[in-house]
Amino acid sequence: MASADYLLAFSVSAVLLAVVGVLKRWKATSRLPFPPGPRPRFLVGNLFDIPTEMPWITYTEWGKQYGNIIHVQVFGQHILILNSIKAATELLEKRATIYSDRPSTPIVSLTGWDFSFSLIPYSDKWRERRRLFHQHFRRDAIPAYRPVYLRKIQDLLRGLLSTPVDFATHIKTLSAAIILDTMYGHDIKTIDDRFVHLTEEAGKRLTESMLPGCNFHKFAQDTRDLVDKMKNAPFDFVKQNMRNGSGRPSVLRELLERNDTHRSSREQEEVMKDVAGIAYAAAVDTVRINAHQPMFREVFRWRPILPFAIPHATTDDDIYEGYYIPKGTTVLPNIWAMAHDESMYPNPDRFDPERFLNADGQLNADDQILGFGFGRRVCVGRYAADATVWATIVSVLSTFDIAKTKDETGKEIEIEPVFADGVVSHPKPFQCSITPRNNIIRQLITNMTDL
Ligand code: HEM
Repeated sequence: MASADYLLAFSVSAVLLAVVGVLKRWKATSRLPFPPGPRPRFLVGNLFDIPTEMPWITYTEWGKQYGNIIHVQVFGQHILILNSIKAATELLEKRATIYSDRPSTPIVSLTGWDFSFSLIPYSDKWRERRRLFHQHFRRDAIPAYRPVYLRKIQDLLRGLLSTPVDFATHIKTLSAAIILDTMYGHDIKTIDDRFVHLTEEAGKRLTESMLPGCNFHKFAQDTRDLVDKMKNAPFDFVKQNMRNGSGRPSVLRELLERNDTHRSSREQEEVMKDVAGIAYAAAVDTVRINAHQPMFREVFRWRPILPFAIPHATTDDDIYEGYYIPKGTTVLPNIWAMAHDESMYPNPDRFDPERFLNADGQLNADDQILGFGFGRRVCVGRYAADATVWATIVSVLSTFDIAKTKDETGKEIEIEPVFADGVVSHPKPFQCSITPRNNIIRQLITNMTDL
């Protein structure tokens, strides 16, 4: 009986404390303003203020008027834009416990893309997949993949030598080839590969599904089927190889062989399938870079591939610099604005690797690659990306001369650095001349045998 009384007293005080806590927070937060931003309209909020093209540039401009943290609303959904490294660090890193969620987008689960832990909520499901992924892509795991990187870079050099005009395809093939080999032991020589097609198509559909359109249910179902195929086809390929005693070593093979968890192996296999699938989906569509040289830092700074990283979301109410940030707010780190901050990077649109050098020619201390995002959701493939690009740039620049092409009159054709709009910002097609530096190099590449 006594213990029942204690239990009752304990429960009542716990409830009271919770109510007082909520009231206190309500009182504290309800008096506080949202961060500054354009004035919302009735019901639609700032819907018509948000540009459909390259919004990061508009938000950078807004920063001059409203400051480094900007608040907008669309149909009651709060959106916070972070234009400074300081705000991104304070919130996404120092307060990571409440800033590591992703905005909930029903379309992601309807199309089957919720297998990808880059898009799912901050949860045990995310934690488990991220941990497993990290084990195989952490900094000290990368040297083991170097032979694959080098073999694939040799393919790139051969491609550049035989059909230099197709350089964009060769580079795209390189990133797909590296991840398919690392993850599944699948060796591709051209981009014309069934696994690559599946990923590209599934990715395209995810983007299309964000646009309004008719017959949505069929579209979502078809995309779901495609995403399933994208995950299953290379997975089944590895299992089949294992059964036949054939195939090459790969991360997935290692995971399957080491399937030593206490859970049923089917459930565990699903996790592995998701983890392998995300690496593959993330890598097929991005071009990657590294941090140890001024040129790498500048490429990343000058045109960030994901100008908003991947949006974060809050899991609790918060107060920052006297402003109220409600639970469930979508948070956009505006990497573009941070990387184009004139006080840090004078003349920010100019491509100038030397801005990362001190007067004595040594690298300066500005080594944070903003392009990989922030906090607990920071890109988990960054070391792999880093290593690949380093090896690629060094290999290409030491063997080829790259220059502008010339017209019939011999005049150089200028290259306009135009980037496609979208979640991933790719350069639009352009021409350039790529020729081996001399005949010895030409012969070396022609006669190169696989490592
Ligand atoms: C230059 C190449 C790359 C860039 C610029 C890049 C950038 C990013 C960014 C900005 C994010 C979001 C970070 C955030 O939410 O704050 C991210 C997440 C992620 N990236 Fe990368 N990435 C690259 C290459 C790769 C590669 C090669 C892989 C796989 C091998 C990969 C796997 C992932 C995954 C799985 C996530 C989700 C992390 C999570 O939500 O916990 N990325 N990446």
